[in-house]
Amino acid sequence: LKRLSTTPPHSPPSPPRLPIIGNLHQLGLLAHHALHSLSLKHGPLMLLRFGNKKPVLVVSSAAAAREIMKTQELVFSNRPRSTIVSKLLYGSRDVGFSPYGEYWRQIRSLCVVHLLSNKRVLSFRAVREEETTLMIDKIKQSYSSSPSLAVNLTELFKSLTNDVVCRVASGRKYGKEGRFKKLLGEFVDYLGYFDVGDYIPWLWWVNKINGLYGRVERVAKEVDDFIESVVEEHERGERKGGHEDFVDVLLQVQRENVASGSPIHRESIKALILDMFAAGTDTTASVIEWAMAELLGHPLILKKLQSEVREIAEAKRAITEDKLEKMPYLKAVIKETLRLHPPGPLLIPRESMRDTQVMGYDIAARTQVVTNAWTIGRDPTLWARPDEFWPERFMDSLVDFRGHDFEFIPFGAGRRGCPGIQFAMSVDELALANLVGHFDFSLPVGEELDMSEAPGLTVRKRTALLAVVTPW
Ligand code: HEM
Repeated sequence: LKRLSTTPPHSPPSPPRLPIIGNLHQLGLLAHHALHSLSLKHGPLMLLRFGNKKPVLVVSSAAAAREIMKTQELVFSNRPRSTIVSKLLYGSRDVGFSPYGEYWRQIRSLCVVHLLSNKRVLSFRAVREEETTLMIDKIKQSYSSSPSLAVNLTELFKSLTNDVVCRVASGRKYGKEGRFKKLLGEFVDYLGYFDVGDYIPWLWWVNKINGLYGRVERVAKEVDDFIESVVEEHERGERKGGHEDFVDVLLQVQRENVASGSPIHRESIKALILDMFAAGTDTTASVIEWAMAELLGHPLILKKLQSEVREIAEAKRAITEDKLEKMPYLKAVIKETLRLHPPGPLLIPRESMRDTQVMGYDIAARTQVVTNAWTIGRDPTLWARPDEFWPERFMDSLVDFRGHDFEFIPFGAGRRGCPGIQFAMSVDELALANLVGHFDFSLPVGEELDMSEAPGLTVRKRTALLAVVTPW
């Protein structure tokens, strides 16, 4: 990684030279901080070049993000090709990584209409409420057996979102077997890998020689065996009772499509299910984790949220989803968490489909675009007290994360924006309301709150969030 410059077209070539940023792998990890520092120096549009080959446009302002995701939405609706993703997701047959075109249009529509519509998300209300109640019961049990023992909230949030997505997608939980959870973790980690060969083509051999591709192929095979067995179980009708899950829905659509002469490939079904696991678990858990961490660091905000929730909750009983609409401060707390801690700070990369100009700069076809939503969410020209956790900013504001306000884009925007907003928010709001409604929280004695981030595709806390929890 050599050089980065913001060179207006036709200006004399005097790009500032930058220090080499560690090894290449790091760029795929905590890169939002490195890119943030660079953007402070070089401005909201920067062009990175890897070995003078693949250009990467880094976008760090709301105005530039609007240009990419709205004004020139069509030009920038492609995703860059990734060898690792291709190995993991059946040649990128999923929604998130498939190239823009007719196939993506069909699979996205399948996802939006059949899996993630508001109606479908509502149909899983009982799953969310049951799993949230289980989490609350686990905390209560821990308190009964050892009141002063700190509870590992991070683990609980991971299990909650994993179990909800497992039940919604495939009808049952796979948590107990452990192996699937671990495998899914490896799978998601590899999705976030920076693959040098994708950027510097003559280095294509590096990851073959160092064994990375071999390891990725092994995980891909194991994940496929697992998902295949889930689909077969559904086909044999062995699943008992319960709600219609994503696999049921997709197999039903497949039967209808076979009848109408346009079958869906089996690998597309498996890729789509894997997308739901990969996109839906860590991201959703990350929001609850950061929200609770911020609340522990801001006791007055926690108190205010508890007052709102407890006033609406009926006599310490489980808070059900119908109550959430009456909790504007809860929603403001979640928005503020997403502003400061977007789970995917660099979103998912886009790629330009033809030569174009962005804010006066020439951008070549096949330029990769990385949008730093983390920097945009903290832009002092757009946000008062930008680094402060201050949910009140959203109380009388119409600013929302649905892709219309470019200063706040944790879910991206436009035709490639996240279709899972409703899904994620219904899990997060219910979990947070129940947590703060049922318990008081404090940090373990002598512990300081560690707000540092761990590297990864989804940014989680570096250390587990521990708290001493007392029932209300
Ligand atoms: C807080 C939780 C979540 C966050 C912050 C998040 C964020 C994102 C972002 C930034 C993108 C890329 C958007 C763009 O390129 O403009 C995306 C895409 C996507 N998300 Fe989410 N997501 C979350 C939860 C979910 C959930 C729960 C699901 C499904 C169950 C989901 C499914 C997807 C899919 C399928 C795409 C790819 C869309 C496409 O390329 O057409 N996400 N998400």
